[in-house]
Amino acid sequence: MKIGCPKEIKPQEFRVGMTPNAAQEAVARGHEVLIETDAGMGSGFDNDAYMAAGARIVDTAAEVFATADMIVKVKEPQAVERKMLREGQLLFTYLHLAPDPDQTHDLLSSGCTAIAYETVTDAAGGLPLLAPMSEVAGRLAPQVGSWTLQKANGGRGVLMGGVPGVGPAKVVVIGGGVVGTHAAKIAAGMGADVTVLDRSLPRLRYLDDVFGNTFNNQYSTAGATAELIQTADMVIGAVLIPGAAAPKLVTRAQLSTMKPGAVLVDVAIDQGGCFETSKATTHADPIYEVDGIMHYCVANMPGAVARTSTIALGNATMPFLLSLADKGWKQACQDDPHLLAGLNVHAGQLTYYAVGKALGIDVVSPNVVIKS
Ligand SMILES: NC(=O)C1=CN([C@@H]2O[C@H](COP(=O)(O)OP(=O)(O)OC[C@H]3O[C@@H](n4cnc5c(N)ncnc54)[C@H](O)[C@@H]3O)[C@@H](O)[C@H]2O)C=CC1
Ligand SMILES: CC(=O)C(=O)O
Ligand SMILES: [Mg+2]
Repeated sequence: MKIGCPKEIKPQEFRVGMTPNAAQEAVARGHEVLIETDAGMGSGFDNDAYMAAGARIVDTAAEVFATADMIVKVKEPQAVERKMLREGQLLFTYLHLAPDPDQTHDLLSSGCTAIAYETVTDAAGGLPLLAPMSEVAGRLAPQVGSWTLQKANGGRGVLMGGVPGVGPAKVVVIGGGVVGTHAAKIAAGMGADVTVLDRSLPRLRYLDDVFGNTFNNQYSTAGATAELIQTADMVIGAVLIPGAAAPKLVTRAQLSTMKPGAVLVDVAIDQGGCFETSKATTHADPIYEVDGIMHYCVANMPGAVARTSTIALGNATMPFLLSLADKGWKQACQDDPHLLAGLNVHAGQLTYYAVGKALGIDVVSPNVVIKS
């Protein structure tokens, strides 16, 4: 198979879809790998590293899209990339379609087959291709939140760990999955007083067993959230209902109940955000203020630490990528129901129910599509 990896073009996105190690494994199995020139530079992988792995460097994204059977990326295809996708081509990347009708319609009309990293599942009920980036974004959230809390950035001027004689910052994390757990660990490590809210009792039991008194946990209800945000210096949004638009858990009216200069970090922004006042921002211009409350809503947080993120993502995607290349998407998905869970679009049909529900589009079962 011809596997193509273009350079990411989302603003300030320095990750790349394939590492030289992944390219080398694909080449060793007889596949041809095309990398757009300088695609890996932002992650510290130069063209020579890919050529040493047996990949071919091509000059333009247009050539990658025109030649490859499978396109491997990190971020959802941008409008100019969507125009280059074609019928029968396989796209393997993050998509986050539920809050993105334009992208969804473009993918449907391209005729391509699109497998979304964020809905591929595993036997333990997890999301193995989302997890590494959730680990990164979770660990970054208290870091960027504490920067936003600084006075010069519009925050209330509170130090995470406090100092002797002055108490620490109060941090509330809504959602105790991968992002939430990593965010809580780092915030607690910085000395903050942390409470994690989740709707899953098994998850709360797990957090209690593993982390003991390192941070508090509480069952997530509208009432508990309303009470906790009033005293919070930082609220981190980390909820997920796989594939679906994020539920709005803090309303605009509630901002006036919070302390002026408190910070909302909405990591769930790639699924539309879990605060009513969230709108996606970029690394170039990451924060804004609404009703005295600072918001940080960068939809590609891991791009800030591109080298760590590219290697972590590549470790997780490689076995799936090799299976897709070796067998073709249909056989690979027939053999692995967890990979089939990643199928969002095929030949003009939407194949993921939560996306169809969010956007009001009819859905065809992926099980039907792979048998056609
Ligand atoms: N902005 C960025 O750069 C990045 C964003 N993300 C996003 O972060 C979000 C979270 O991802 P993960 O932690 O991997 O998901 P996860 O599935 O591991 O965790 C989500 C948690 O939210 C909980 N939850 C659902 N509804 C809730 C509610 N009403 N109240 C409290 N908890 C609730 C679930 O029980 C689950 O424990 C996703 O939208 C993901 O796409 C992930 C990586 C990077
Ligand atoms: C998960 C995701 O969208 C990201 O890493 O950018
Ligand atoms: Mg994202």
